[in-house]
Amino acid sequence: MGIEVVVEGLTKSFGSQMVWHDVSLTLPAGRISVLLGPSGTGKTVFLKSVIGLVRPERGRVMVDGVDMVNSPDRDVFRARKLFGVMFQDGALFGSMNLYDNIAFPLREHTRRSERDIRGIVTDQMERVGLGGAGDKLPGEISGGMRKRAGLARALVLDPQIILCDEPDSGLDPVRTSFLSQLLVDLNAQIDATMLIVTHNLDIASTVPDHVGMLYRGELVGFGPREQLFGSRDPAVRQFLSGRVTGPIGMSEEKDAADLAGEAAEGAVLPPPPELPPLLQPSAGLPPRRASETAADPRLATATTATLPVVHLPAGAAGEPS
Ligand SMILES: Nc1ncnc2c1ncn2[C@@H]1O[C@H](COP(=O)(O)OP(=O)(O)OP(=O)(O)O)[C@@H](O)[C@H]1O
Repeated sequence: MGIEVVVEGLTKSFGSQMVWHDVSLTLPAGRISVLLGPSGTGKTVFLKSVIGLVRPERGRVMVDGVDMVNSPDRDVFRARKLFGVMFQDGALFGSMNLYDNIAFPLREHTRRSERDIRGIVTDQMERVGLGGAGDKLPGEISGGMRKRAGLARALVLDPQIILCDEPDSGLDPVRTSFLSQLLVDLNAQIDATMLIVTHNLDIASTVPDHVGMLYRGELVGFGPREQLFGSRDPAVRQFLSGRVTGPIGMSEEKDAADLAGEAAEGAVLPPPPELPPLLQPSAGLPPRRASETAADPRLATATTATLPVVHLPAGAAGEPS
């Protein structure tokens, strides 16, 4: 079973630029969570903070008893071995073939024999559909293959927590669907706690148990996916519908004059998006333990964070008051 990650009061700035402040959430053990948010809202910085690659100035991230923000480096390094991270571009070494890239963490962090390593690397490459591609260099393969190689590398140390930074970026819709299925299957097989950072609404609506959104330097909410998809917060609605009307602008939030102009033109909130059923593991795999425990009301209470922000303009058409 994966490990719970508890984030409390996290605040991060770069110089005078505040990225986000007072972010608190719990990634429930063994469940899949998604973090959404417009570009530049600090999703990647959040992910790096969870693993201790970026140090926020306030708050803590508790993983297996270690505070990833405030503990000494040696404790953070030890706890980091519980993680597997799939970076946005795969983060592969360009001069190493895929096999050596994927074997790298095993050679670096374990004393396993080359024979053992071969078994593990071959298994993980097959799991992500890269069987037989071990001799290829990263520069010789597609972006999708690089991502899958990055995922295979993230898996070789048997992580209990898997972080994926925009696993879909640059993928076509079919490959994105395959990737979604792969992530759900992985969760069913190894029960790791997973956090996926993405803009992709297909992934956000079909893969996770929990969803949150960063916006305007804050966590707008984090809880079971039905909560965020049913939110009446205009920024959440706009983001989930992909429309230009609403508080989110091209590079930052729109100012009051722009919003007043939209209101004068009769702009209304889009309706809440339809929530498709959750993706199930492929045939032959065990059910996800997360979906079994989701039916347990005690767990639902324990892991449900609040979705507090509702700024619905008065009189918005189609909205119950
Ligand atoms: N090392 C750094 N030094 C200074 N500023 C940084 C650093 N890393 C990130 N930032 C800034 O922090 C903000 C958030 O960046 P981040 O990459 O986390 O956003 P994001 O939500 O992941 O964006 P996208 O969806 O476009 O990938 C940006 O304004 C970025 O320029």
